[in-house]
Amino acid sequence: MSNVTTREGRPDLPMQGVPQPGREQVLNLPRVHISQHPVMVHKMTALRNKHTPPPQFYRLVKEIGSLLAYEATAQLDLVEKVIETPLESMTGYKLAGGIGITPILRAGLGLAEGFREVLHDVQIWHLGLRRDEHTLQAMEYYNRMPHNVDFQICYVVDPMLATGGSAIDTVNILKEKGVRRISYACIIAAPYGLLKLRQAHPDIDIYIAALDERLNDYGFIVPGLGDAGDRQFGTF
Ligand SMILES: O=P(O)(O)OC[C@H]1O[C@H](OP(=O)(O)OP(=O)(O)O)[C@H](O)[C@@H]1O
Ligand SMILES: O=c1cc[nH]c(=O)[nH]1
Ligand SMILES: [Mg+2]
Repeated sequence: MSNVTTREGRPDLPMQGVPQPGREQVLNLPRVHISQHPVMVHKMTALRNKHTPPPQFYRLVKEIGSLLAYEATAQLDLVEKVIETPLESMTGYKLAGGIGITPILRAGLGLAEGFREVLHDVQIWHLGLRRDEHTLQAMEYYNRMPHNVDFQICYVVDPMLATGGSAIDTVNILKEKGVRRISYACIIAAPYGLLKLRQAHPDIDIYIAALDERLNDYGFIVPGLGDAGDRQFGTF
């Protein structure tokens, strides 16, 4: 982070002087769900701790992904299913099909695994976006969206909502492709990126494990957890 420099060797501070909303200004935005679950709060502290090594960090991202999935799937459609219990037959319910998950590579991979452990029958639509650390603009480098996106819902998952650029671009890509219903889930959001995403896409639900204070001058979330991709995959 502190070694981010321009080619001329000067520090590059893309968020320096940029006005940012405070937490209180985004706490009550419509269709924004911030987890209050004590198990989530507990796991978040372990995740943020700089002494948590990559294997444990990845496992925590997956577990937090499963907890987020549980909260984000409360409105999913069900269809009837007749089954036999050991005593008699009954009509139960199963999840209606057509669930897509779009992890924003790379850091979204662990979250997608957590979602998959809860939902099982899903398609994974990988999308690679990388944030240029000097300009903070997201650049697309990989796209495995299928031809048929006539699905019930697609969940976009990415641990960090910082300036909001990666999330906004991803939702734009899914909408241009024709995806009808989109939800977004992240682990940590900065108020700045959350407000941008809410304004750009007022029609999506947003699920967050923790809302942090602000972005620092480099565009990193504070207190945050550092670089979610590097910490999952050990590439420091
Ligand atoms: O809200 P934004 O300002 O767009 O920043 C958030 C993005 O930055 C991180 O990815 P990164 O570019 O570091 O790629 P990585 O997953 O390969 O590490 C993160 O996982 C988000 O995708
Ligand atoms: O704090 C941040 C911001 C963007 N991406 C990360 O991985 N961490
Ligand atoms: Mg990264």
